[in-house]
Amino acid sequence: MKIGFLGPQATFTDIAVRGLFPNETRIPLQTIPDCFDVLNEGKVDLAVIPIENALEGSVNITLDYLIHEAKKPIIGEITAPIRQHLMVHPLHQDKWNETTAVYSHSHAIAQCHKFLHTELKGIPTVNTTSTAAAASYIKDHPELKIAAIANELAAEVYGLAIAQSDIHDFDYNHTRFIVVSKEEQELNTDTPLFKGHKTTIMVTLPLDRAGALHQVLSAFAWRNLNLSKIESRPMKTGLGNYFFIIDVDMQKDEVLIPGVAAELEALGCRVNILGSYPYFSLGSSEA
Ligand SMILES: O=C(O)C(=O)C[C@]1(C(=O)O)C=C[C@@H](O)C=C1
Repeated sequence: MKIGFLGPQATFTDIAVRGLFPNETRIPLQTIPDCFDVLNEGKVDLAVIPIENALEGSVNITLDYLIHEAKKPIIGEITAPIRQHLMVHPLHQDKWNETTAVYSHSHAIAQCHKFLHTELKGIPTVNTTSTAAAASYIKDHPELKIAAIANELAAEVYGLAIAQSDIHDFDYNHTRFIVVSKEEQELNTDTPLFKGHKTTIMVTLPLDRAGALHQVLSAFAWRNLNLSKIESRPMKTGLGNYFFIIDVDMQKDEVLIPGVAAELEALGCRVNILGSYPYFSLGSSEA
């Protein structure tokens, strides 16, 4: 199986892919939209894409592509611990605090805000397409006194020296990645990484109905359905027009989920089930 992911080698997404699919062919891509594109074009079977970080919240580009551009099912989810380290070219190992710029993915920079504010105050940050892309850039520019925020595997792969470890602001730092598929298929759950099932539903509210969100939530509540997440995103059709993405803590069944969908449709909502899938955990991030 070919699996597209946000590359290059040694991103956190790569670590998530290696964790759940150790024997498959990994295809690194430059951006999240590229991952969706290759999936739509049938060049890969699956794509693994970051969707939410415990410190920074949702990866909006992923949500937007899921809703507006890609109509592919989510068939799995991987949660992985995230440990961020500051790394430099080995030539500058002892002079990391003379760094003139810190390169990384915007989410990684945000996860280390307190560290950057106290230890490298005023030093500019530069956004890269991924943490590993930053590490690769540092490797290619030994003449510059610059640093990257990335993971341990990236330090190893790109031959960098970790100057400061575990610089993320809070110990509990995890990211959720979704597995999106060219076609419906079931992932193997016969692994200790398997933790349970969930269903992701997109709901668009009718525009002119008072209390609509309350009614939507009631449809889940009286059926005793546990929601693990509710998130709103703009529909991009006008100010104030939003849709909701709701994660229900159960596998799609024959009764409860179809019952919710029918009730919401009767209220004038548009309902779209984005996937019903197993979720997996790669462990804990505590250092
Ligand atoms: O840049 C990476 O290494 C990624 O895999 C992307 C990403 C993200 O989009 O949030 C994934 C996990 C971390 O939260 C930081 C960056």
